[in-house]
Amino acid sequence: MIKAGVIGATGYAGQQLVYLLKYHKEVEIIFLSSNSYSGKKYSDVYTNYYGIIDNVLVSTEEALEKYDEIDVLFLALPHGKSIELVKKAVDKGVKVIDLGADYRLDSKEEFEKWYQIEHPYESLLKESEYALVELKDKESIKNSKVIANPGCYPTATLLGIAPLLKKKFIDTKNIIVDAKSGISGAGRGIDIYKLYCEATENVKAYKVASHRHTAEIEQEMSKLANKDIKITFTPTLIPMSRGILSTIYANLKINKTKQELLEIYKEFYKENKFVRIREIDVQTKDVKRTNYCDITINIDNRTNRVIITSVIDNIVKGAAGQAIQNMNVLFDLEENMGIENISIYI
Ligand SMILES: NC(=O)C1=CN([C@@H]2O[C@H](COP(=O)(O)OP(=O)(O)OC[C@H]3O[C@@H](n4cnc5c(N)ncnc54)[C@H](OP(=O)(O)O)[C@@H]3O)[C@@H](O)[C@H]2O)C=CC1
Ligand SMILES: CC(=O)N[C@@H](CCC(=O)OP(=O)(O)O)C(=O)O
Repeated sequence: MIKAGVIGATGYAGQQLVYLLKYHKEVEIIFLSSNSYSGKKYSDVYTNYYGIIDNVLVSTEEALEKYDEIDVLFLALPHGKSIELVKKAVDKGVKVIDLGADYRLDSKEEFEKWYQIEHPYESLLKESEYALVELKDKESIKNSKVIANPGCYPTATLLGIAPLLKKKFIDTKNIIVDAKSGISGAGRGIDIYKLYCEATENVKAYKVASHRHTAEIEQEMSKLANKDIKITFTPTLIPMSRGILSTIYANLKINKTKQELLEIYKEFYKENKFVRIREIDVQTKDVKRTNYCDITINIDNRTNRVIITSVIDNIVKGAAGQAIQNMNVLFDLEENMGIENISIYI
């Protein structure tokens, strides 16, 4: 059994992770950590787990004392809060899967510019593996000490555009990403804009031309295309709890039909069960609470522009499900173990 600890177990990403770990047949939960609720039972915070997950929450300090008892540490904390905890775990030889952004960017300068937080561990930042399983070499995930779980918007977007970048089918100078997210993407913390009266019947574009995921998306797109890429990225908050739909626009450099591109995508992802290339309009309903990413492509023949739409559940494929997928790869388990469920339509 893999012995796992979770720091940040009480957030939205954390609670989804705890759920998946609880039902994973190769995992034993050693500790769940929260500072606000330490000393309370997990089922006091999330009452749905009454009689099922009654572990007493430990503080971050107490969790540190338990690093010797675990094989893998998951962190699901706000930006900047994992930097030190990850370093301490690595120093003790514990494998780390960080759901946050602290080890996703390759460069200290880029991290500090986009996050306005100092990062003292430049070499660990460089060593960490940006682990979008479908696009990475599984051996390097297995060998890495720190797995940086990709962000939610980047996951949907990179899976959506990767085949076109790899095959050099598009002009990389004017890629536009327009992505919509449910409100759980912003976490469980209290903010006025998340209140029901503020968020319902409202659609809001935010951090236009300045969202921190721009750096993450550009970094990984540039690696896929083997050249420097800059994008226009607009995230939008929509009044639903879960789900992301990313729409990606680019100019085609080649002549292909929609059907031909769909076949190329199917071939590209043929080994990857969680990416489904669809011939219908994709919708978040089909991937809700699942680890699937559904993608479709259309071509606007008047402009020769390709339009890709990609949907995920932000908390599962965009966070906790993908973290389990990474754990499965890390420990040489079946990649789909514990995350094979499908959505229920209503
Ligand atoms: N929500 C989503 O869709 C996604 C989230 N993520 C990432 O997962 C991470 C968590 O996000 P999310 O679950 O949404 O956030 P939440 O705000 O819902 O949860 C944050 C968690 O961090 C803990 N926490 C807060 N401040 C501190 C601190 N100073 N020290 C230690 N623990 C702290 C909280 O615990 P407590 O208050 O109980 O101590 C809570 O468990 C983030 O990095 C986010 O980027 C990634 C992809 C998608
Ligand atoms: C709707 C919403 O607020 N979304 C978050 C992204 C959530 C996420 O998963 O990103 P990280 O893992 O990088 O934090 C945001 O825009 O910051």
